[in-house]
Amino acid sequence: MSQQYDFGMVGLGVMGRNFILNVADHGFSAIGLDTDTAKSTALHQEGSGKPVKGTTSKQEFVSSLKSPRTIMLLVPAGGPVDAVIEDLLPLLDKGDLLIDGGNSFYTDTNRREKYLSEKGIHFMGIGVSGGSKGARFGPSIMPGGPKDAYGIVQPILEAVSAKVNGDPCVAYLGSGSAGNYVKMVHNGIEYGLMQLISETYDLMKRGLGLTNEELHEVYARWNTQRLQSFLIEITASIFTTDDTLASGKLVDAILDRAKQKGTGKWTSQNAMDLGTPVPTIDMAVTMRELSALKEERVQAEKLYGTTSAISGDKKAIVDQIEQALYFAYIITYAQGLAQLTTASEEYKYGLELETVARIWRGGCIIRAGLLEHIRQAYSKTPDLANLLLDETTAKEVNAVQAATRQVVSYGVTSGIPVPALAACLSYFDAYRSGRLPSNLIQAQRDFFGSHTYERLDREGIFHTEWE
Ligand SMILES: NC(=O)C1=CN([C@@H]2O[C@H](COP(=O)(O)OP(=O)(O)OC[C@H]3O[C@@H](n4cnc5c(N)ncnc54)[C@H](OP(=O)(O)O)[C@@H]3O)[C@@H](O)[C@H]2O)C=CC1
Ligand SMILES: O=C(CO)[C@H](O)[C@H](O)COP(=O)(O)O
Repeated sequence: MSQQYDFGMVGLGVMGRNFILNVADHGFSAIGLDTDTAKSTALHQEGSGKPVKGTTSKQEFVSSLKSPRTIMLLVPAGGPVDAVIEDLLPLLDKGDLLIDGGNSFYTDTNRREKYLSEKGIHFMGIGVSGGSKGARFGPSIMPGGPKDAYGIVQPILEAVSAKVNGDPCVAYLGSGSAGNYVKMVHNGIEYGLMQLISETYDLMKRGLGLTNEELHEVYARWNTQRLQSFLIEITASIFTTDDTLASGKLVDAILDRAKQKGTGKWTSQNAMDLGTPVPTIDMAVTMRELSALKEERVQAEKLYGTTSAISGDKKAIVDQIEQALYFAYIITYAQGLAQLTTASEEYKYGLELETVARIWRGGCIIRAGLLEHIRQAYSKTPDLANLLLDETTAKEVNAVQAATRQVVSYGVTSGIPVPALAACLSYFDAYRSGRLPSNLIQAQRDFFGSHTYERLDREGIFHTEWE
């Protein structure tokens, strides 16, 4: 069989099918492999007229790729990635490149890279974001792994990625599992922003009684201003979508139980391991868990009653909510980026946060106008410990913090849960407190367990017999 294809894709589901068509659109010939005949045939039909082919034969797939082979996997994370690797391995040659484009856990990527490099096969973990449309027409791509291997696939990734002012939303991020790690934190931020938007929805729907049409107008307007972002854009659209199975808007018929596949939880768990606080992401994960307790929540509502309306000038309150959401967006990115800073040191990724912000400006789920300001902050100060220490950011935050306090108090007094907004505010208040009450915690620890403490006025480790 002649070696004719530039690129191979394993897994022709939501992401793989769209990504390979995107590759073919950019003039690279590509072959896709899936165990499901219907999917490989569908690719064949959908790709008609393009240099793309679908197959269920791994032998045909491998033997028709140009050497050294470039093969991307977009199969479910975990066992399926290992299964595909084991399946293909006997057919591969030294120097071939395998790329895992799924949401794989970063330690799995480290293990696979080591295993494959011992066999002479390059392996990269690459985060891909943008959902099905992004994969088809321009995702944000977060590559990590051996830098020389990146050179093999760089032209294809640059061609297929989203562009912002002509700048591709892809760049080599760092060694080992850097790509999958950055994608994991991207998803953690995604969870945080989604939870925050849902809290503003609750405040405006249950608190202010806004209709779906009014909610659409509010989010559509916000999307033309400083909150411009993909998640606000799709939120505006959601409120105009009719229910096709009953009357009314679809959003009102959807069960209020948010599912999750785990990347947000991994972000929180790893942040805890690294000792880097991401309370907004923690809270977003917690709220998905709480949403799952639907039956208990319905029972509890009967015992305790529910929310009361927020009274006041609706237009002014909506304006305050916009300010609070902008505040919370900044804080959420700040938390995720601070986690990346710590992780980069701990895992020796060598991340440049300006680059991360740059490639997140287009294509991905967390793309937002704000990311250009964030990029500029890290361009000015590459080793910025936290976005909140940037002076331009400080001016923005100071301008909206009073409204944020007001909005959190609306939630508290009306009984509308705003845990992520409150977490943003508390994180901010704690981060800007030169002195926290943690001295008391140290005293208590020393009191009951002789755990010792340090002093403000002199060096050393101290212990007191408190009683
Ligand atoms: N959906 C999204 O918006 C995004 C998903 N991702 C990540 O991308 C990865 C893929 O996701 P997605 O496309 O949504 O998943 P899908 O389930 O839609 O597609 C996965 C495909 O892989 C196929 N597959 C599984 N095992 C094998 C195998 N051994 N050989 C060949 N094909 C195989 C599946 O076939 P079959 O169904 O027959 O088993 C299926 O067609 C995941 O890691 C996901 O987390 C990343 C960004 C966004
Ligand atoms: O990676 C993605 C986008 O970038 C996925 O869409 C995301 O993983 C969805 O996650 P969950 O199902 O946990 O909400």
